[in-house]
Amino acid sequence: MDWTELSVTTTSEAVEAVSNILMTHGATGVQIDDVKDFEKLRDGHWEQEGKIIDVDEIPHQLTGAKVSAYFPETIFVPEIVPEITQQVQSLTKFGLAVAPATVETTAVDETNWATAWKKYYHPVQVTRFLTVVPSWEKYEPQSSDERLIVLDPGMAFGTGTHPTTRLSLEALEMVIRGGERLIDVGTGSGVLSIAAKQLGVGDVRAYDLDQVAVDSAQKNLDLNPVAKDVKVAANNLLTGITGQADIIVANILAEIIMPLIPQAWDLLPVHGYFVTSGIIAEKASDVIVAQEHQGFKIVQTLKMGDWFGVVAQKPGEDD
Ligand SMILES: C[S@@+](CC[C@H](N)C(=O)[O-])C[C@H]1O[C@@H](n2cnc3c(N)ncnc32)[C@H](O)[C@@H]1O
Repeated sequence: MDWTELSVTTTSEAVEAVSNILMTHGATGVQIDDVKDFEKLRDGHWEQEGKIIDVDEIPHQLTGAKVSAYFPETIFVPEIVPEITQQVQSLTKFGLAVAPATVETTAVDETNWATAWKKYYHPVQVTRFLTVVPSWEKYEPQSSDERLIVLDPGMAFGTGTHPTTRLSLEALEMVIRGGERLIDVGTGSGVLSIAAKQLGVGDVRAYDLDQVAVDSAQKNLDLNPVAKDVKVAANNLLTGITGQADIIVANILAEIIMPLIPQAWDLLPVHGYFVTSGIIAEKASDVIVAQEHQGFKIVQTLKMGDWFGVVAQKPGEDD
């Protein structure tokens, strides 16, 4: 897959706000090169793969900060550049210095993307309670409520930062009470299964059509002791799967959600939840209508940028 890197050169104080703007436009993740981080490191030392590294040998910003984001080929970046530029510049209205606020784009091939990603992928708080931590970073929760998802996403989808994953995580936080049985369809890196366990789900089964994803998910489950009893296997949607689940979650394209709707209905008990994400704006009403047609009650629709998530529930007799 081809990727586009979009970089905004700005000030250290605007880093978070600029990152948010890039994420809401569908960036898969952001990398931050902030002179302040290097100033902090200069007093100590930086260790990578057992070797002490001289901070000054690492190419970095000499002033301010550069926030770079990677966009998959499904997003036509030239189209969103004017809007991003305008939104970054308007941060001054909130008292943030953003200058020079220059926006540049470059094409990146898959090999470079994988390497760059690993180099710059840092812990990211993805919801109120969940923080994704790359497996090669040391990170301690900042509060007693913060739960960690340790990941090495490799080539599987699911770094935790994509809007469709974040919508799924938000929805899971809404419906999970603790002790449920959950099925994760299209698990990718396993991020949602690990999150579910961290949020108190009892039993989790995870499936993916792609063996690369299954292997990646297993590796990530092994990195998270809380998820050690999650079972992951290759499977096409829920075909041939038996045994009820109180929550079924799927972050897959709308076209693939359609055949999953009747399968999910059959495995959910009354009041069970069907959480779907990965739905582009133009397809949201088709997915909602199909779920209602099946008999589901739509509890909530969630939106981030151009992406939609839907929380549906199998109603009881009295609903
Ligand atoms: C958008 S990724 C979601 C990954 C992860 N669950 C997340 O939320 O970040 C969709 C995943 O669904 C898988 N997938 C696509 N079609 C599928 C199918 N028919 N059955 C099972 N998995 C499928 C893909 O291989 C991919 O890993």
